[in-house]
Amino acid sequence: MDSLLPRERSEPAPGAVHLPGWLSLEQQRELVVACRGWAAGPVPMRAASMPNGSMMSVKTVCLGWHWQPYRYTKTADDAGGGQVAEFPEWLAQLGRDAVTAAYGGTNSYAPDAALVNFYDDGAAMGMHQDKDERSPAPVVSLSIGDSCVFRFGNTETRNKPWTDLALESGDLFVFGGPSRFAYHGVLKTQPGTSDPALGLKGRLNITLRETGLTATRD
Ligand SMILES: O=C(O)CCC(=O)C(=O)O
Ligand SMILES: [Fe+2]
Repeated sequence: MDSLLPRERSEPAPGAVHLPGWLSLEQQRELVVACRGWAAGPVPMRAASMPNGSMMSVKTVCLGWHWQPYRYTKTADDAGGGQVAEFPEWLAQLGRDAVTAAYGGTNSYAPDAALVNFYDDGAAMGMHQDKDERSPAPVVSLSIGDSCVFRFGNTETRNKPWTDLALESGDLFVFGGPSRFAYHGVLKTQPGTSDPALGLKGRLNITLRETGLTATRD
């Protein structure tokens, strides 16, 4: 949604940077098309099952490494067993550009896994840490489509202190350094706020990560 006042860059915690409207509309449209392709296979987009048997309300497809609560594998053992799609170099470059936009300077960020999350009306994600990676490299988060209320907390507990912020279409959020393992979650999306020009109903979020894992030979 277009705000009356420009939304400003903010740093809700040390190492956590929100850059509103970082992606152009054209980049967002291209990412929607790419996500449609990834959602179609070779591994289907699916709601992951939690260890307690409940299903996430968010649907996910992965690139580079397949994630399921709480591990990474090269094959989608809980989603048909197929080989996870390749992580494209252009997406790694977008990740490096994002890290530069957040922290300045140059970087050698080399993300090798992406989680493509789709939120339909009513989907949400509870407070959690992204901690299945064996690398301290930042997480890059790109949001497209419906706005959401994103909660960014602290590294100690899933409770306060936290900051609630709106992630809107095109927004970049990077969390690294002292905030890399901070709890965070999506309280709710705001259905119907997606720009019709995107051709997307709902919300997409793409997180890029360095797993720090090495693939074993088949
Ligand atoms: O959808 C978001 O903004 C956050 C997604 C997330 O935290 C995750 O995939 O681990
Ligand atoms: Fe996360």
